[in-house]
Amino acid sequence: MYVVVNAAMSVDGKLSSRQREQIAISGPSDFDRVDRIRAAADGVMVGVGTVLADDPHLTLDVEDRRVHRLKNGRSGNPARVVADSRARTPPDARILDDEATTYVLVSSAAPTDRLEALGDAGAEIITAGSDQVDLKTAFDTLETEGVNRLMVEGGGELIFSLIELGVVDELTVYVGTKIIGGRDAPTLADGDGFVTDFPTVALESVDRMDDGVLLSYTME
Ligand SMILES: NC(=O)C1=CN([C@@H]2O[C@H](COP(=O)(O)OP(=O)(O)OC[C@H]3O[C@@H](n4cnc5c(N)ncnc54)[C@H](OP(=O)(O)O)[C@@H]3O)[C@@H](O)[C@H]2O)C=CC1
Ligand SMILES: Nc1nc(O)c(N)c(N[C@@H]2O[C@H](COP(=O)(O)O)[C@@H](O)[C@H]2O)n1
Repeated sequence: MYVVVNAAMSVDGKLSSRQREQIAISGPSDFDRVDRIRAAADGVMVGVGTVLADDPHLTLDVEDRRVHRLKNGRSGNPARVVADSRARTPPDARILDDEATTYVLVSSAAPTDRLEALGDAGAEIITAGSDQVDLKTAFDTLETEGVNRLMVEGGGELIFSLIELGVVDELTVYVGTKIIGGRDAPTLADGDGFVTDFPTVALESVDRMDDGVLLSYTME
């Protein structure tokens, strides 16, 4: 699977504030660029932390892009994917509406009643791992479902795990103009952090966009 991570961060590297509510870091050009990356993907993924904090929809904003996909024999919207070991995604979450297929990746620790509620809400459940979701195994299953190009939007816990696993191919980061601060605010890569063997990236391009800057990297 080809994995593209995209996120927007403040000047000081935060994805949101310590209150973890959604903050507009991107401007209109960057949101349009995000929509283009979504349109090229088979799936758009977030962690359950982002679902609980933002209740994102993860569909395309621009109708022409949906039409173009349909003309090419694809679904109008890419599939939505959530890493959610214990099935905490609320059954009335926006990602579970009928505008796209939604895969909820869970572990075998997920309670049966929550799995049933998610199934009733239309989720496709993929079980991988005993405690936390085993992302590599889950990605293999997603590939059998036709998800070969995956865009990951965050948050910091999920992005760290994917970098740690070595499955990220591209990383694009929009750096906006806000300074958010806060030791408990989410950053681009949270998790336990690296202490040796720091992963590195190759800088591919730097572009001014809106009032900020877009940094495009490939993982080394
Ligand atoms: N500025 C931006 O571009 C973006 C900002 N955000 C912001 O980020 C914040 C949310 O980020 P964050 O709290 O880090 O949450 P994440 O969205 O990264 O979700 C993390 C959760 O995913 C679940 N998960 C399941 N399997 C794994 C795994 N193998 N590795 C890691 N996580 C796994 C875990 O919950 P469990 O153990 O229950 O499975 C974990 O707590 C919000 O404030 C949101 O607004 C989010 C996206 C983009
Ligand atoms: N690219 C980007 N820029 C920002 O400024 C943001 N706040 C975010 N947040 C993420 O965007 C997604 C929202 O999706 P919908 O518009 O509801 O489809 C979600 O992943 C947010 O966390 N992204």
